[in-house]
Amino acid sequence: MQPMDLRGLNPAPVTAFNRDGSLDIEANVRIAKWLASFDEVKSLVILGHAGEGTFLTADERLELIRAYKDAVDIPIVAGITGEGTKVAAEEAKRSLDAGATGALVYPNHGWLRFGFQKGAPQDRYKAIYEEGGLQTILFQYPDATKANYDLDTQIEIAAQPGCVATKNGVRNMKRWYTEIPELKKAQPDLQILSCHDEWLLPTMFDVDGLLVGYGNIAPELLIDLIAAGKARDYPQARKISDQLLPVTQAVYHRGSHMEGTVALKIGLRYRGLLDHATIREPLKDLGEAAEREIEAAFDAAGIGRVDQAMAAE
Ligand SMILES: N[C@@H](CC=O)C(=O)O
Repeated sequence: MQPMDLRGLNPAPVTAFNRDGSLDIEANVRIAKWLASFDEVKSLVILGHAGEGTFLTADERLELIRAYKDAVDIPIVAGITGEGTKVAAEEAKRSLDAGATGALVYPNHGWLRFGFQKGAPQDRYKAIYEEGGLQTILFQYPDATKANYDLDTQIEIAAQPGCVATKNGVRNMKRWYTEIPELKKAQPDLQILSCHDEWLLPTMFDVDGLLVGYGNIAPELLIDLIAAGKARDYPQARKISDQLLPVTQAVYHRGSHMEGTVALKIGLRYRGLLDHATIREPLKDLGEAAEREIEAAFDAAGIGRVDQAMAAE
């Protein structure tokens, strides 16, 4: 297995729909090609939260993977969300056959409420790799949820064949500052990716890259932010973070992270990548005032329209 190189920006693209709610393959391909046109973009992580992955039918998910695979030359990572371990492994196998290389492995939904039995997460990752054939990304949910993995569980998953990276969204800096070094010590090759979209700055000095929905709307500045973090250049990282702040606030400091997905589409419309910001239920429109506020934030951050020629390619 040649492990995916995710050391850079790994955007989690939104899924574009037609106004009638059906999949808009042309618009999805446009976003995919634009993002993949940056050398520092290492993979595209589709069918995640930002991609409304669980709002798509099984057939639509595969159609989207195929479209991405045809459109770009970088690895496609699919969000794998099936509840049971066998179901998830089969979902992974179908995704592999459609063209995916990696799996962003979501926890079983029941664990969010009840917590998990010891060993169950390890077996889920094992099945997705061994039976499903996808390289896996260890998805660390926020500390506030019961689907959050203790350090031993993370280390054991990371040690399993096929696990190449962790997308860490723990949102507890006490844990981040102790667990990231321990993970690196135990598995030096494990690629560390932050997904703290709402406040990336404190995590930027410990990571190999980002795996973020934010990557949809501001890849240029996030690429610079990753570079500044790797150079341990705090003043530069802070400057970029400050420039992004109006957008961070308008998109991610909202009532709920779910609203962030809607806001991403409004941002992509502002940048000329989408004609409209159609979403699927259970997402809800944010309303005119919020849309203007989001657009004004892009303006304030100096993030403008993407060159039309590139967008149309
Ligand atoms: N950035 C969010 C949402 C993405 O999946 C996270 O922390 O998981």
